[in-house]
Amino acid sequence: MTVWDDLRKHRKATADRPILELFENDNRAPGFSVDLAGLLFDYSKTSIDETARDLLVKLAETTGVAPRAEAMFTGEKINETEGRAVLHTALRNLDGAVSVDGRDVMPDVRAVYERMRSFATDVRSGSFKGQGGKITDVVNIGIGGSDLGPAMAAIALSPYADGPRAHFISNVDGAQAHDVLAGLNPETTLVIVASKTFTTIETMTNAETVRKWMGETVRTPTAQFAAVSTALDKTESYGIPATRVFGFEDWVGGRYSMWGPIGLSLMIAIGPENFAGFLAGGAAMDAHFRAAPLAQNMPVMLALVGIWHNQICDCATRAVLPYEQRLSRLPAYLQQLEMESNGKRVAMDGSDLVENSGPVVWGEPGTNGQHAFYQLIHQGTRVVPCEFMLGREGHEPDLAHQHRLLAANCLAQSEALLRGRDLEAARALMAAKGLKGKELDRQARHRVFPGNRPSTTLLYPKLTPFVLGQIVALYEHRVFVEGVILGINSFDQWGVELGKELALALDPVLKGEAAADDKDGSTRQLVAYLRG
Ligand SMILES: O=P(O)(O)OC[C@H]1O[C@H](O)[C@H](O)[C@@H](O)[C@@H]1O
Repeated sequence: MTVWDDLRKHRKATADRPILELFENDNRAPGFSVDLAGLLFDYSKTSIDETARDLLVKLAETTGVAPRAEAMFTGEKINETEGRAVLHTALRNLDGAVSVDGRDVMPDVRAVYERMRSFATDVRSGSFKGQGGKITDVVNIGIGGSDLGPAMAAIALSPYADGPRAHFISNVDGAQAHDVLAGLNPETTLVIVASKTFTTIETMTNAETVRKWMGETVRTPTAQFAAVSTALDKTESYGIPATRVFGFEDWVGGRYSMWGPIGLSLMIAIGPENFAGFLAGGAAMDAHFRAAPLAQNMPVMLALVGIWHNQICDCATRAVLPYEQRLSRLPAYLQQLEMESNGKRVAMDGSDLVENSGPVVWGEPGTNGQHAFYQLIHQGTRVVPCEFMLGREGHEPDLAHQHRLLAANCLAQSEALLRGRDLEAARALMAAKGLKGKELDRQARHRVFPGNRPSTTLLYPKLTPFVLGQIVALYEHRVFVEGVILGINSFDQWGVELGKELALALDPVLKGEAAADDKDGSTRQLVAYLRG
């Protein structure tokens, strides 16, 4: 019997036990929570009991989560399909020491960080100018990992944004470039071309569009361009001088890269001090992840709850529900982090994955989602494990009553999912409204909530740069732990390649320069329609 078998056996034996019953033990809530430097992760509203937790922890032990994490932190090449180390953690631990291939990587990391700081300071103070004077706006052109992190964080940390306004262009759909540029003055705009490879077609196409737009007004557009990349030869041939190029190494994965130069637009918007706070939050989570025993380790327990729901309870999806409007882009950020990392059917060693791959991740901020898709979460036939997030305090003290209402809604949702409402209560409700007989029976059934639906809640003091750093690093390590347990390499993304190749081949077809003869009937029909 493997630990997986034991977990399934235990699940089967306890599947009918209501989660609510577990609360007969007074210590249930604190006992099934992880408390860490102001963060509280409560997973007590799940069906995980002590036996399940012991088995899950055993699973993390037997799959070697802790030694694998050490291998990551110490620069071993754990991204085996690309032969690379995985060291985004080095970007936020600037006093640390770590070597790759026998070379200390930290002097370069610190040097680039110092250059970022000084450039960000110059842009913010006005000593770096555009043709029309002080920079008022920064446009980050990038996609995927070169967009989602800073774009998500720029919204999350907007109360700290006292520098030039940050804008993001990612989509190859020219509508986005058009709409973003429409509000900007080219003479006071700084453009950051952010691409790890500096070959991504969307980014290079948008960079050309923006360069052309700027060139209509500004004498030397590239004088207002900076670049962030691992491909320094390509940034040079693009015409961006080395003083405004911020490099990083291939051991920083795209979706793990916001801590370094990819975060430049964020650093300019919120200032180097606040950016340092963000890094410190990430580093604090790293230190906890490295040192805490598995059962008291927040990323490990978040991952084990994920494994329990997805692989053991067969819930193919999870909803991330931040009760924090400024985390509106967090679900999109986590979609890339989680689904590009753990959406794989082949294990690290080339064999077929034995378990299901990572879940479908989605979500929206509360309370908006409540008025849209929570219906399905409460009464649909499928169970969707929910991950709530909420701060104790907002940034608007004069609107504290609204924050209280927000918090009440967040807690009410997890309570409703847990408790539900049975037929008897629904009938009493209908009877109080004066319904009788068959009509009462019929109406009451629609008002039953099955309850017993699992959720977790992550509470934090306030969405500061430090706390955002903690949260992002928490989720990064969660993805890592789930990947190790499933035997996946969480750091490659071969699954995005085929579509890119086919798009390149289809561009001339749509232009009418190549035939669609080798395409399937559907694609030929779509091409014919688009060609008009
Ligand atoms: O930063 P870039 O090299 O431009 O890559 C941007 C993005 O595109 C790729 O297709 C990958 O799916 C992402 O992981 C990556 O973040």
